[in-house]
Amino acid sequence: MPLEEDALFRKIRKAVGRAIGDFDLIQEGDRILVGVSGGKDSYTLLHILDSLRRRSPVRYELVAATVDSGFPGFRKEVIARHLEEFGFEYRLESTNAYEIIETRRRPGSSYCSFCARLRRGVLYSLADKLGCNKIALGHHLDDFIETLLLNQFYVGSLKAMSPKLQADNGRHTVIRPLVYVEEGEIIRFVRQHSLPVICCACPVCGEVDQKRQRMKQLIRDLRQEIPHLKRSMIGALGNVHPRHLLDPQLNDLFRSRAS
Ligand SMILES: Nc1ncnc2c1ncn2[C@@H]1O[C@H](COP(=O)(O)OP(=O)(O)OP(=O)(O)O)[C@@H](O)[C@H]1O
Repeated sequence: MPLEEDALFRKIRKAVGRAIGDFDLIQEGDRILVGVSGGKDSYTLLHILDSLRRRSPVRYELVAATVDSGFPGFRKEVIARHLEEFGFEYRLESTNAYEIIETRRRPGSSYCSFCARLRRGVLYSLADKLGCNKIALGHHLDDFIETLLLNQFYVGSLKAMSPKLQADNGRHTVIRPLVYVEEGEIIRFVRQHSLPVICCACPVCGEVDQKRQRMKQLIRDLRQEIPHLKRSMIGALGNVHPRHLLDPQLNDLFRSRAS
């Protein structure tokens, strides 16, 4: 039985529907692997995509998949029980990522980014095994704008994330349908529907990277003065004026288009 579709559910579903339309995220015949970590974002993503699927004239399939990185204490059975209860097609993939991270990670390097890289590889090969042409991830609006600021402030590049990205292997497309959904809405959604959120049980589980934390705080502070700040920032990512930037490669691009 699907979740009760209250006002917040409908609001999130509408935002996801808009993203699917704006970025052409889903087509007839797609078989989409939805990465479910047991965290709030991916549970929300799965339930919303499922609701849209039931109402959509475009036929597509969903397969939920969890990568078990092998951290002791990861309560994978909680995820399996929930997905079974809702009748989702589900695959749990066990890996020895924990061991690899412990032995190969360079001291001082980020635990999460190493873990995420390993996980991405597993998700791609899982998509092949399960006959999925797309992989849906639960990144939301706040992830996009925080990443934009992180890259500007700490890396010196003008870059966020893509809602739709062709993987380097050319076989899979990664989609991020929650691009227009704010984190606060997801937190309320998960609470309202009592979704069984668990953490990955890694040594830094639940800790938000300090730089990202700083960006969150900055956005929170600025929102006191500029209430529509988040909408404006996500809008800015879709309203780029390349000729008013400084990248010489962009100038080359314009010159070659003009000639
Ligand atoms: N162990 C996993 N198995 C399958 N997919 C995963 C796993 N971990 C993360 N993902 C996918 O990658 C996305 C981004 O992962 P990240 O680690 O940044 O988690 P997050 O932003 O806290 O999201 P969530 O709340 O879903 O855990 C998740 O939303 C999910 O779709």
